Amino acid sequence: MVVPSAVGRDMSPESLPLGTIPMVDMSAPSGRGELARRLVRACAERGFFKAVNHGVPARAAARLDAAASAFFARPAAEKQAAGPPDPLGYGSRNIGANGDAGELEYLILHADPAAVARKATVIDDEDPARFSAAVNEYVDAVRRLACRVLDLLGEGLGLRDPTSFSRLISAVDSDSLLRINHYPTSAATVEADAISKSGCNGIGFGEHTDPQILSVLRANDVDGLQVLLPDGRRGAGDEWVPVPADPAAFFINVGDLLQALTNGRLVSIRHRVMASTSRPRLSAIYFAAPPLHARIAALPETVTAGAPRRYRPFTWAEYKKAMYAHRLSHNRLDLFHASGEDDPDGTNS
Ligand SMILES: C=C1C[C@]23C[C@@]1(O)CC[C@H]2[C@@]12CC[C@H](O)[C@@](C)(C(=O)O1)[C@H]2[C@@H]3C(=O)O
Ligand SMILES: O=C(O)CCC(=O)C(=O)O
Ligand SMILES: [Fe+2]
Repeated sequence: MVVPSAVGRDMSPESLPLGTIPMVDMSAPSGRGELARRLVRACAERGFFKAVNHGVPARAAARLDAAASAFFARPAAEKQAAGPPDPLGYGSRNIGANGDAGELEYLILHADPAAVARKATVIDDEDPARFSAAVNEYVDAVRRLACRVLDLLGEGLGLRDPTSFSRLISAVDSDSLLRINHYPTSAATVEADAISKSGCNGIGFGEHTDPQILSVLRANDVDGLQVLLPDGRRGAGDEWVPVPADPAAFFINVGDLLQALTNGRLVSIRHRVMASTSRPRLSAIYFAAPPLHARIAALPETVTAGAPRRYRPFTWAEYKKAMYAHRLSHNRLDLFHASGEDDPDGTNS
């Protein structure tokens, strides 16, 4: 059952009302320490929050939207030139390589400016530099926001080095991505029989957790995003809660790696997108990731007698291999459970 939408007012330090989505004012009206505590509570109890007064210029978002909309408005054959998603590039309906499908088309770009420039030549053949500039400006701004959130989380968690998380995503060889999703109106794009053949059944983007460290999402004014509350894992009492659209805000969620780095203290939340029947939804998600060789292990401060190590150490490359081998809805972190017998890639490595 879907419960009524609920986005809380800026959180009081005392409570997070059940079923609500925390809202955090990033301008820190109550001071940095209080902001850090609020972020930790939001990411520990929900794994998800709405960030307002975030400091990302509206102009950067508008430029990205314009560049993305121009691309998605091109004829299908021209868009296919930027695909297939291998896993980067243009894709339509198919998500990943393991049989998942959704009512959307998308672009997945590596966030590195050199990679953006290479892909821009097929995305905007008239003026690739214009496309690259829009993406680079946007990525720069959202990376800064992600680093700020991660540093505050490091402080709020009392880490010896509060920059431990942000250093991973700001490394020059970070593996971060930008994904731009376009959900056309169901009626306008897909014949009824095509919908049933595709198996999408009203799902824009099926339920999943994001594998990386932190995801920073912005969308236009069309609803569709839902989060599984209260704890982001399947089980009795969890409910899909709609997240009302707000193009002026960012929606930020904890990824699997941040859950592993904090030994489960911060939770990677399950979310999905329902297909729109009225207007097209356009969203852009920055997936902040470490370099491929980065070793992901719970930080010592998060491992205690009462909270023993939950996941075995792994590299991001190892995690990615397991992630691409599984379906969208798979609980990938379970494959790396410290006491688990599972062998994520079947090699007993
Ligand atoms: C089915 C899949 C698509 C995905 C790779 C995967 O095998 C499992 C994780 C999926 C996901 C979800 C969050 C992001 O949108 C994404 C880019 C990512 O890093 O993991 C997608 C992957 C994808 O679409 O390639
Ligand atoms: O498009 C959206 O609003 C969210 C999609 C999503 O969760 C993803 O791409 O990982
Ligand atoms: Fe996601």
